[in-house]
Amino acid sequence: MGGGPRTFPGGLSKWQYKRMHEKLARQKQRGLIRHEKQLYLARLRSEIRASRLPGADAAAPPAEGPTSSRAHIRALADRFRKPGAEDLWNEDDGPLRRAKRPSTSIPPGGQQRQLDSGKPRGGANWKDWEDLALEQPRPRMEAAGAGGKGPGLAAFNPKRDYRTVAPWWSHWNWNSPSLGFFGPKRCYSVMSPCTVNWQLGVGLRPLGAGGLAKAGNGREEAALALFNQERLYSVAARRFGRKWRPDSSDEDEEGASTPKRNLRFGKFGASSEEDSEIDESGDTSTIRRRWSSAALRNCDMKKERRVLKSYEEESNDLAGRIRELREEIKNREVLGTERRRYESRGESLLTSKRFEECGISPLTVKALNDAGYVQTTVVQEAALPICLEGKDVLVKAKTGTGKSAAFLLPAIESVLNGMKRNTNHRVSPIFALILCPTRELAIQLTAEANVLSKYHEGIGVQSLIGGTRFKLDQRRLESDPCQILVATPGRLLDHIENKSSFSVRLMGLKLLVLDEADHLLDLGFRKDIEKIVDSLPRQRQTLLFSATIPKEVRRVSQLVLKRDHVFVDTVGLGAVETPTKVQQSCLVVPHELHCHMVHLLLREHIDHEVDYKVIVFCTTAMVTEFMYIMLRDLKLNVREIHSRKPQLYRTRISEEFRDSNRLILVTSDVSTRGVNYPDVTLVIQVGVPPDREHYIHRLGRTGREGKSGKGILLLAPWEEYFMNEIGDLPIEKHTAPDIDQEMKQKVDDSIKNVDMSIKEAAYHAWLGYYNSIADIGRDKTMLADLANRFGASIGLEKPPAMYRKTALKMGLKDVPGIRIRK
Ligand SMILES: Nc1ncnc2c1ncn2[C@@H]1O[C@H](COP(=O)(O)OP(=O)(O)OP(=O)(O)O)[C@@H](O)[C@H]1O
Repeated sequence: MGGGPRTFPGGLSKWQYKRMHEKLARQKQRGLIRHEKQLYLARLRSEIRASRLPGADAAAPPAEGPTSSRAHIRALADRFRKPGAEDLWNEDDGPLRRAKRPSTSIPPGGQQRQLDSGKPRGGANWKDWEDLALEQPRPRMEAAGAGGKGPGLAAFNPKRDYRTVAPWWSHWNWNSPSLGFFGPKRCYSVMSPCTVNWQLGVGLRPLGAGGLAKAGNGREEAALALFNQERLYSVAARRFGRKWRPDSSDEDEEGASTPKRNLRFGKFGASSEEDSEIDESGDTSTIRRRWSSAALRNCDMKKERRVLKSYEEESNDLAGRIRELREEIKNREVLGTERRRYESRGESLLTSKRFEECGISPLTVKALNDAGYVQTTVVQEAALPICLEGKDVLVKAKTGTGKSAAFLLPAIESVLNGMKRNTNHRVSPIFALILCPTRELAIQLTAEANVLSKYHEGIGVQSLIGGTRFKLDQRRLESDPCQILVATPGRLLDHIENKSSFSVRLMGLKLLVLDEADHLLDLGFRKDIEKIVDSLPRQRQTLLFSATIPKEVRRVSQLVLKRDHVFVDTVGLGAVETPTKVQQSCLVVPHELHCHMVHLLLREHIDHEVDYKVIVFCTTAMVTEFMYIMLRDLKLNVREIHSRKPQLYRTRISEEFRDSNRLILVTSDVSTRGVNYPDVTLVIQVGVPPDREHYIHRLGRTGREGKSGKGILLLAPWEEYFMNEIGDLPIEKHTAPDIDQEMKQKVDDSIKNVDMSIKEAAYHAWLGYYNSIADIGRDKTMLADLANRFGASIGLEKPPAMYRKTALKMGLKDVPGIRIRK
């Protein structure tokens, strides 16, 4: 064979073709076992249903006959202990064997049904689990003043109280028999892994080398109970929809018929800066859907029906959760000391460790010193040794704490190693690939990588981002050295799919980095990421970095990480995820006064802060445009960046804002993540952010490098529900300052000066954005009313008409208040 790339049917490369066949074979193999698992679950369900029938407790039969459901469940459970069913369990748990039953406990009130032989079993006792949860130490939540949120659970996930956020079933009687088995207060996203450990008697003690394998006799029962519990949760999740976050992430599971594209509504996006991500893929019909409760979710009528997660995947989740917990405990041990040191220093960014002690090349250390980096930051100190060891790592560290260098340095080292070994290539392979969600971030990381590798002859860093000419990219890649590539997923995929020589270069890849990993593994990007990962060699190191890593992302991260990856968390469970020196506040003001309030806040800030540097985040690109024009008319020193602007313009403004002060940047979510604008003094977020993670990342544009800053969230009264999502963060609610008549008049005049077409576009974009938010989007009449109020607040006398087709897609046809174009 000539050695050149061969193309297989469907335009697949040899490796893709091989992998496709391996995958199909695996799927086939799993078919049988899946069937049995389904049977098992069906039995469990019928058992639960039966238990909830009135008088079921009293009438509970012995149910030991050969055809009884309990016997069947037991038989099926036995089946899972046999060879071939191992994937149901975590393989690290050791061989399965019958364990002695732990001492029995009868659930109070008889509400908790036992699933095996009618005898009470510790492992299946929900109430016990909850009691155990309540007994566990809750290190930081009480201190943070959020102890009122589901006491025992708050410590483990203070962010989520799904029940209180839910708008329509929030008044559900949680103690009603139908939901009794869930207990009155639970934090479902983290309960299972924690409870399994408690149940096993391991609690939060450090695990020994054997981890869960040493956990004791009740392990098997506990695992079975956990499996059952998982099933119960997922049943409930399906029934009650999106608030069951862990289970709602199945939207994107294999085989799900939920396309991530072609959901855009006419000209105006359904979501804020889907814009940003749309551009990255170069596909203007793409929108990104989100996991948050404040996002387009299962309940939204625009979406295609969800396909339920297969039971096999769910059971894999179980194994994943156990692994996660084990890692968490391990990391808590490893990082506990460091974190304590970090906390005692009052969040000072730097540690005493110097870069020359980190085992990186002296030339890189020289470049670091030139850039003023002498000591490592906390995240660098924690992550560098593990990354340099060659392990897969998932890293969580607060915004602005130096994550970029923590992965760029290993990237440079892997290139140096790769170059030593591969001397016979005519065109050097790409040794390190860094993926990030936005163009601005890619440009920034490329610049930083160039600075850090400047003394290494022959190391080339290039970026591949949307908004530039494909052919030019291609030529640049071929002519200039490129061992480190920083790319946004859409454009990278274009190159992988359209240029076989590019795919060949990626075959030498040693290191893959996903910066803002939670976002890249989010639904809008995940398919692209899967395709990209599919075209990369399996023998590689993978690093995932972000300031926010929701539980579901931890699980999804298994897609790209090796099983034995390390989780480095410098934030800590239950700790506040935002920089401590950023003063956060929330103002609730009617929509009609939002523009006036933004103006007032800016004026006040400018008066107090000589070197002010402010970022104003708006919900969509068109609303950003409106806000920018209005503020410019008010003679404020403003700039704008959003996805509707050409890339060259975006880059220029981004650089200008980075290098200046006494400037206000009005922007959309293209600037939410990763971009490092030094010394931002204030971040204002106007309107409800798409989700909690967006809030944290936007806020993280200030208070970087341990500096202080301010963040203000401006909400309309009906948007206050969002406070439930971020209730654990130290946000103070303030009463809005009064706006005097003269100032109000000035703002009104400036609003009048904005072009009508911009206002109309802002109205449509606003409607699209809020329609994508499940909490409001489902009540279309209310949404139309609010949109019209927003329209009036920006000077529209009557709501602009929309295309019938768009209204239809948005579920707004025939909704009172929505005008349709004739
Ligand atoms: N070791 C160091 N010494 C001094 N400054 C550093 C060091 N590491 C990083 N910095 C500086 O800290 C700032 C924030 O770094 P960086 O942008 O990498 O943060 P991040 O954690 O990636 O933030 P985000 O979560 O927003 O992406 C930058 O200005 C960077 O120059």
